Amino acid sequence: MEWEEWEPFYLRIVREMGYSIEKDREAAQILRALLLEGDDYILREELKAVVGRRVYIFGAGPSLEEVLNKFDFSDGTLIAADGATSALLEFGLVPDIVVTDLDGRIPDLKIANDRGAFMVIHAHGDNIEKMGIYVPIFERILGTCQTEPLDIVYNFGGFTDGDRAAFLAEALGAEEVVLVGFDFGETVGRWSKPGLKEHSPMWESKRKKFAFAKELLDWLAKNGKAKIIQFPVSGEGG
Ligand SMILES: Nc1ncnc2c1ncn2[C@@H]1O[C@H](COP(=O)(O)OP(=O)(O)OP(=O)(O)O)[C@@H](O)[C@H]1O
Ligand SMILES: Nc1nc2c(c(=O)[nH]1)N=C(CO)CN2
Ligand SMILES: [Mg+2]
Repeated sequence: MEWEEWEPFYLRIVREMGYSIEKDREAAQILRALLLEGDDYILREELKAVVGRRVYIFGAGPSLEEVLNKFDFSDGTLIAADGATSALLEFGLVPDIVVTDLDGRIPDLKIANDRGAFMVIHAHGDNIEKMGIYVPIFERILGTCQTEPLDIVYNFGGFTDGDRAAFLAEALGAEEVVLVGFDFGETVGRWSKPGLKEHSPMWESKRKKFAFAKELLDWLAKNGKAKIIQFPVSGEGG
Protein backbone atom coordinates (compact mmCIF):
# COMPACT_ATOMS: atom_id res chain seq x y z
CA MET A 1 0.00 0.00 0.00
CA GLU A 2 1.45 3.34 -1.02
CA TRP A 3 1.45 6.34 1.31
CA GLU A 4 -1.25 8.05 -0.82
CA GLU A 5 -3.49 5.02 -0.31
CA TRP A 6 -2.73 4.72 3.41
CA GLU A 7 -3.09 8.40 4.33
CA PRO A 8 -6.91 8.58 4.11
CA PHE A 9 -7.21 5.45 6.29
CA TYR A 10 -4.71 6.90 8.74
CA LEU A 11 -6.52 10.23 9.01
CA ARG A 12 -9.78 8.40 9.78
CA ILE A 13 -8.01 6.18 12.33
CA VAL A 14 -6.46 9.16 14.11
CA ARG A 15 -9.82 10.93 14.29
CA GLU A 16 -11.76 7.90 15.48
CA MET A 17 -9.12 6.67 17.99
CA GLY A 18 -8.09 10.13 19.22
CA TYR A 19 -4.37 9.68 18.40
CA SER A 20 -1.94 12.54 17.90
CA ILE A 21 -0.30 12.73 14.46
CA GLU A 22 2.53 14.76 15.97
CA LYS A 23 3.24 12.07 18.57
CA ASP A 24 3.08 9.34 15.92
CA ARG A 25 5.62 11.33 13.85
CA GLU A 26 7.84 11.87 16.88
CA ALA A 27 7.69 8.12 17.58
CA ALA A 28 8.93 7.37 14.04
CA GLN A 29 11.92 9.71 14.52
CA ILE A 30 12.69 8.18 17.91
CA LEU A 31 12.60 4.66 16.46
CA ARG A 32 14.94 5.78 13.67
CA ALA A 33 17.39 7.20 16.20
CA LEU A 34 17.23 4.02 18.34
CA LEU A 35 17.86 1.82 15.30
CA LEU A 36 20.87 3.87 14.22
CA GLU A 37 22.23 3.86 17.75
CA GLY A 38 21.82 0.09 18.18
CA ASP A 39 23.17 -0.67 14.70
CA ASP A 40 21.13 -3.88 14.55
CA TYR A 41 18.51 -2.80 12.06
CA ILE A 42 17.74 -4.40 8.73
CA LEU A 43 16.44 -3.06 5.42
CA ARG A 44 13.45 -4.33 3.46
CA GLU A 45 15.61 -6.36 1.05
CA GLU A 46 16.93 -8.46 3.90
CA LEU A 47 13.45 -9.23 5.14
CA LYS A 48 12.20 -9.84 1.61
CA ALA A 49 14.66 -12.73 1.38
CA VAL A 50 12.88 -14.37 4.36
CA VAL A 51 9.39 -14.13 2.85
CA GLY A 52 8.38 -17.08 0.69
CA ARG A 53 5.53 -17.58 -1.77
CA ARG A 54 3.11 -18.66 0.97
CA VAL A 55 2.96 -16.77 4.26
CA TYR A 56 0.99 -17.76 7.34
CA ILE A 57 0.09 -14.84 9.57
CA PHE A 58 -0.94 -15.76 13.09
CA GLY A 59 -3.39 -13.46 14.89
CA ALA A 60 -4.23 -13.76 18.57
CA GLY A 61 -7.87 -14.91 18.23
CA PRO A 62 -9.19 -17.73 20.45
CA SER A 63 -9.31 -20.20 17.50
CA LEU A 64 -5.52 -20.17 17.30
CA GLU A 65 -5.05 -22.90 19.89
CA GLU A 66 -7.20 -25.51 18.13
CA VAL A 67 -5.70 -24.74 14.77
CA LEU A 68 -2.13 -24.99 16.08
CA ASN A 69 -3.07 -28.36 17.58
CA LYS A 70 -4.46 -29.73 14.33
CA PHE A 71 -2.46 -28.36 11.44
CA ASP A 72 1.10 -28.20 10.26
CA PHE A 73 2.36 -24.92 8.85
CA SER A 74 5.80 -26.01 7.70
CA ASP A 75 5.17 -25.17 4.04
CA GLY A 76 5.24 -21.40 4.46
CA THR A 77 6.86 -18.40 6.12
CA LEU A 78 5.49 -17.89 9.65
CA ILE A 79 4.67 -14.36 10.78
CA ALA A 80 3.34 -13.86 14.31
CA ALA A 81 1.29 -10.78 15.15
CA ASP A 82 2.66 -9.70 18.51
CA GLY A 83 0.80 -11.66 21.23
CA ALA A 84 0.37 -14.67 18.93
CA THR A 85 4.14 -15.24 19.35
CA SER A 86 3.41 -16.65 22.82
CA ALA A 87 0.91 -19.16 21.41
CA LEU A 88 3.35 -20.32 18.72
CA LEU A 89 6.11 -20.84 21.31
CA GLU A 90 3.67 -22.87 23.46
CA PHE A 91 3.27 -25.18 20.47
CA GLY A 92 6.99 -25.44 19.79
CA LEU A 93 6.98 -23.16 16.75
CA VAL A 94 9.33 -20.23 16.21
CA PRO A 95 8.00 -17.53 13.90
CA ASP A 96 10.28 -16.37 11.09
CA ILE A 97 9.07 -12.80 11.67
CA VAL A 98 7.34 -11.09 14.61
CA VAL A 99 5.28 -7.96 13.92
CA THR A 100 4.86 -5.97 17.13
CA ASP A 101 4.16 -2.59 18.68
CA LEU A 102 5.78 -3.99 21.86
CA ASP A 103 2.63 -4.73 23.84
CA GLY A 104 2.88 -8.52 23.58
CA ARG A 105 4.71 -10.55 26.27
CA ILE A 106 8.22 -9.13 25.90
CA PRO A 107 10.03 -12.21 27.31
CA ASP A 108 8.31 -14.35 24.64
CA LEU A 109 9.15 -11.85 21.89
CA LYS A 110 12.76 -11.97 23.09
CA ILE A 111 12.82 -15.79 23.08
CA ALA A 112 11.51 -15.79 19.49
CA ASN A 113 14.15 -13.22 18.47
CA ASP A 114 16.93 -15.20 20.19
CA ARG A 115 15.77 -18.29 18.30
CA GLY A 116 16.08 -16.52 14.96
CA ALA A 117 12.91 -14.49 14.40
CA PHE A 118 13.27 -11.14 12.67
CA MET A 119 11.50 -8.31 14.52
CA VAL A 120 9.28 -5.77 12.77
CA ILE A 121 8.84 -3.08 15.41
CA HIS A 122 6.15 -0.46 14.91
CA ALA A 123 6.47 3.10 16.23
CA HIS A 124 3.38 5.00 17.37
CA GLY A 125 2.65 7.82 19.77
CA ASP A 126 1.66 5.45 22.57
CA ASN A 127 4.71 3.19 22.65
CA ILE A 128 7.55 5.74 22.78
CA GLU A 129 8.55 4.79 26.30
CA LYS A 130 8.44 1.06 25.53
CA MET A 131 10.61 1.57 22.44
CA GLY A 132 13.26 3.28 24.55
CA ILE A 133 13.36 0.33 26.92
CA TYR A 134 12.94 -2.61 24.57
CA VAL A 135 14.32 -1.73 21.11
CA PRO A 136 17.88 -2.06 22.49
CA ILE A 137 17.27 -5.65 23.66
CA PHE A 138 16.28 -6.95 20.22
CA GLU A 139 18.36 -7.88 17.19
CA ARG A 140 17.60 -7.89 13.45
CA ILE A 141 14.93 -5.19 13.57
CA LEU A 142 12.99 -3.65 10.71
CA GLY A 143 11.32 -0.41 11.80
CA THR A 144 7.83 0.67 10.71
CA CYS A 145 5.65 3.69 11.38
CA GLN A 146 2.17 4.94 10.53
CA THR A 147 3.15 8.50 9.50
CA GLU A 148 5.28 9.47 6.49
CA PRO A 149 8.02 6.82 6.04
CA LEU A 150 11.64 7.73 6.84
CA ASP A 151 14.72 6.25 5.17
CA ILE A 152 15.01 3.20 7.45
CA VAL A 153 11.54 3.32 9.01
CA TYR A 154 9.01 1.91 6.57
CA ASN A 155 5.28 2.31 6.16
CA PHE A 156 3.71 -0.56 4.19
CA GLY A 157 0.22 0.34 5.43
CA GLY A 158 -1.95 -1.46 7.97
CA PHE A 159 -3.01 -0.60 11.50
CA THR A 160 -3.15 -3.44 14.05
CA ASP A 161 -0.25 -5.85 14.25
CA GLY A 162 -2.26 -8.50 12.40
CA ASP A 163 -3.41 -6.55 9.35
CA ARG A 164 -0.09 -4.66 9.26
CA ALA A 165 1.67 -8.04 8.97
CA ALA A 166 -0.51 -8.84 5.93
CA PHE A 167 0.48 -5.54 4.26
CA LEU A 168 4.12 -6.31 5.02
CA ALA A 169 3.84 -9.77 3.43
CA GLU A 170 2.23 -8.26 0.33
CA ALA A 171 4.93 -5.58 0.04
CA LEU A 172 7.66 -8.20 0.38
CA GLY A 173 6.33 -10.31 -2.46
CA ALA A 174 4.17 -13.03 -0.86
CA GLU A 175 1.71 -14.56 -3.31
CA GLU A 176 -0.53 -16.28 -0.77
CA VAL A 177 -1.28 -14.73 2.61
CA VAL A 178 -3.06 -17.16 4.92
CA LEU A 179 -4.65 -15.58 8.01
CA VAL A 180 -4.72 -17.93 11.00
CA GLY A 181 -6.44 -17.05 14.30
CA PHE A 182 -8.02 -13.91 12.88
CA ASP A 183 -11.41 -14.41 14.53
CA PHE A 184 -12.34 -10.75 14.90
CA GLY A 185 -15.35 -11.92 16.94
CA GLU A 186 -16.62 -10.70 20.30
CA THR A 187 -13.78 -12.45 22.17
CA VAL A 188 -10.18 -11.28 22.39
CA GLY A 189 -7.66 -14.13 22.55
CA ARG A 190 -5.76 -14.55 25.82
CA TRP A 191 -2.40 -13.96 24.10
CA SER A 192 -3.39 -10.46 23.02
CA LYS A 193 -2.29 -8.64 26.20
CA PRO A 194 0.28 -9.72 28.79
CA GLY A 195 -2.27 -9.11 31.56
CA LEU A 196 -4.99 -11.40 30.13
CA LYS A 197 -5.33 -14.73 31.93
CA GLU A 198 -8.04 -16.05 29.64
CA HIS A 199 -9.92 -15.20 26.45
CA SER A 200 -11.82 -11.99 27.25
CA PRO A 201 -14.90 -10.12 26.10
CA MET A 202 -14.22 -7.37 23.59
CA TRP A 203 -13.56 -3.88 24.95
CA GLU A 204 -14.46 -0.66 23.17
CA SER A 205 -11.07 0.52 21.85
CA LYS A 206 -10.31 -3.02 20.63
CA ARG A 207 -13.65 -3.15 18.82
CA LYS A 208 -12.73 0.04 16.96
CA LYS A 209 -9.27 -1.33 16.15
CA PHE A 210 -10.73 -4.55 14.80
CA ALA A 211 -13.22 -2.67 12.60
CA PHE A 212 -10.32 -0.86 10.92
CA ALA A 213 -8.29 -4.07 10.71
CA LYS A 214 -11.13 -5.84 8.90
CA GLU A 215 -11.67 -2.93 6.53
CA LEU A 216 -7.96 -2.82 5.71
CA LEU A 217 -7.80 -6.57 5.07
CA ASP A 218 -10.81 -6.26 2.74
CA TRP A 219 -9.00 -3.46 0.93
CA LEU A 220 -5.91 -5.65 0.58
CA ALA A 221 -7.93 -8.61 -0.72
CA LYS A 222 -9.44 -6.35 -3.40
CA ASN A 223 -6.43 -4.23 -4.30
CA GLY A 224 -3.35 -6.30 -3.50
CA LYS A 225 -1.54 -8.82 -5.68
CA ALA A 226 -1.45 -11.58 -3.04
CA LYS A 227 -4.34 -13.95 -2.52
CA ILE A 228 -5.72 -13.48 1.01
CA ILE A 229 -7.03 -16.69 2.57
CA GLN A 230 -8.85 -17.14 5.90
CA PHE A 231 -7.77 -20.33 7.66
CA PRO A 232 -9.21 -22.84 8.24
CA VAL A 233 -10.98 -22.61 4.90
CA SER A 234 -14.57 -23.89 5.14
CA GLY A 235 -14.72 -27.64 5.48
CA GLU A 236 -11.40 -27.82 7.34
CA GLY A 237 -10.99 -27.83 11.07
CA GLY A 238 -14.70 -28.42 11.86
N1 LIG B 1 -10.23 -12.25 18.36
C1 LIG B 1 -8.99 -11.75 18.27
N2 LIG B 1 -8.28 -11.50 19.39
C2 LIG B 1 -7.02 -11.00 19.31
N3 LIG B 1 -6.37 -10.69 18.16
C3 LIG B 1 -7.03 -10.89 17.01
C4 LIG B 1 -8.35 -11.44 17.02
N4 LIG B 1 -8.77 -11.54 15.74
C5 LIG B 1 -7.78 -11.08 14.98
N5 LIG B 1 -6.71 -10.68 15.72
C6 LIG B 1 -5.47 -10.13 15.15
O1 LIG B 1 -4.35 -10.59 15.88
C7 LIG B 1 -3.47 -9.50 16.21
C8 LIG B 1 -2.82 -9.81 17.54
O2 LIG B 1 -2.12 -8.74 18.00
P1 LIG B 1 -2.28 -8.17 19.49
O3 LIG B 1 -3.64 -8.37 19.99
O4 LIG B 1 -1.18 -8.78 20.27
O5 LIG B 1 -1.95 -6.64 19.38
P2 LIG B 1 -2.34 -5.20 18.77
O6 LIG B 1 -2.66 -5.22 17.33
O7 LIG B 1 -1.16 -4.41 19.19
O8 LIG B 1 -3.59 -4.65 19.52
P3 LIG B 1 -3.55 -3.74 20.84
O9 LIG B 1 -2.84 -2.47 20.48
O10 LIG B 1 -4.99 -3.52 21.16
O11 LIG B 1 -2.82 -4.55 21.83
C9 LIG B 1 -4.34 -8.26 16.23
O12 LIG B 1 -3.58 -7.17 15.80
C10 LIG B 1 -5.46 -8.59 15.23
O13 LIG B 1 -5.13 -8.10 13.96
N1 LIG C 1 -1.04 6.14 18.42
C1 LIG C 1 -1.32 4.83 18.42
N2 LIG C 1 -1.17 4.11 17.29
C2 LIG C 1 -1.41 2.77 17.28
C3 LIG C 1 -1.84 2.10 18.45
C4 LIG C 1 -2.01 2.88 19.64
O1 LIG C 1 -2.40 2.35 20.70
N3 LIG C 1 -1.74 4.23 19.58
N4 LIG C 1 -2.04 0.74 18.41
C5 LIG C 1 -1.80 0.04 17.32
C6 LIG C 1 -1.91 -1.44 17.32
O2 LIG C 1 -3.13 -1.89 17.57
C7 LIG C 1 -1.33 0.66 16.08
N5 LIG C 1 -1.21 2.07 16.15
MG1 LIG D 1 0.57 -5.18 19.77
